[in-house]
Amino acid sequence: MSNRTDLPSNDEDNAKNMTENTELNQNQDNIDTTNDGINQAEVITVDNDMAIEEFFAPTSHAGIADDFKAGYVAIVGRPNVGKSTLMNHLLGQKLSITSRKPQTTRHRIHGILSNHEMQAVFVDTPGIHRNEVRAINERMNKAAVSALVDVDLVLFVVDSDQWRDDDLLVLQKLGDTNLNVVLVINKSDTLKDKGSVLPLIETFNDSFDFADIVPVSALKNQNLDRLQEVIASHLPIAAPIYDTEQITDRSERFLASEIIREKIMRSAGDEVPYDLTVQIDGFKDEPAHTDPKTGRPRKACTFIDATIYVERSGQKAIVIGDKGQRIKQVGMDARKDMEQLFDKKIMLTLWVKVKRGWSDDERALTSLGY
Ligand SMILES: Nc1nc2c(ncn2[C@@H]2O[C@H](COP(=O)(O)OP(=O)(O)OP(=O)(O)O)[C@@H](O)[C@H]2O)c(=O)[nH]1
Repeated sequence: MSNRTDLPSNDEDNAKNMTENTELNQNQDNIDTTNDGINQAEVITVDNDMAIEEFFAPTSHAGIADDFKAGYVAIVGRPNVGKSTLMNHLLGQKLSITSRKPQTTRHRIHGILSNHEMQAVFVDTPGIHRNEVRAINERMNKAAVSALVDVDLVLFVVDSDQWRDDDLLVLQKLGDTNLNVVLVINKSDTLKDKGSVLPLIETFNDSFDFADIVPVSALKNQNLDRLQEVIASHLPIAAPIYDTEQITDRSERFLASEIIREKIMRSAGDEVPYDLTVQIDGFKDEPAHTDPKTGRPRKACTFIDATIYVERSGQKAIVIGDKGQRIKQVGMDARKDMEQLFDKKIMLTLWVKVKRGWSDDERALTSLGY
């Protein structure tokens, strides 16, 4: 396997760009010893016995308390109040992308939080936007509203320091429903004077009958335990909806694309528009094997090929960066996050392409999975 380090090409339509795979060969001397000394037939017999035992086990939810709570929780609020950060920190994992730019969340993401007393399945909604001019915004709005159907609880998130009329606009939409709504006052770490949050509580309480009010700092993990208790108290008694070990129903492909997008948004800051998308072209798991050429053992690895679509060649240059530095860093950072989240070795190849007007084009949006 050779290291590919193609430098950016100036030919937009044939734009294949940077790759980041500098670490693939580093650990290949490690020999996979998982089955050493174990007789293969023994392994198969033990596997069979376990499968038979499992089949005849009384229920799949053995050990779950009778008063276990489970339900769907929507996280809503205007852009940039910290909805994704809140879900990520509640889960202790990175599932939803965050950046300092508003409107970074484009998809609904199910994150699953399970503990001994409850399972909360989170629906992370994009902000509800006033401006529906572009097709993509319209779809985001639809996703935000549809996320509210059939949920058991809504977490209405506001920024403790920067609340304004837009927040009340979101609240109005909730007023049309019979949902239980908890007011989550986020970013409380930014308040110099904690008392300054009182007028906020008063204003919001006047406009809505909240089930509970919980100030938190999602970023600093403050008061999130209390929030978990409040969530549990408002969920119905029910068996877990998903396996309690699972943290998301989103595919690894989707998570991979979100991670790459986050790294670009973080690195390029205001220089790239939020309507940049990442398509996963290839996602292939290769099991541990012996290299036929060298005879050396190779660890299991997942090969991910992704294309970053931008609208203009100027944006492409920004994403690639000077001498390809930015895209290289994006690739390295994204790979590290993926290896941590998926718990396996990743080989990531990134391409940057210009696709003009894609965010206005319904067909293109559909083909990209919106
Ligand atoms: N100081 C502070 N910053 C926070 C906190 N929670 C989130 N942030 C920051 O606020 C910014 C926006 O957070 P996101 O989680 O992306 O916000 P969002 O509501 O999901 O945004 P959209 O995807 O645009 O709807 C990021 O820079 C976060 O780091 C917090 O508790 N304290």
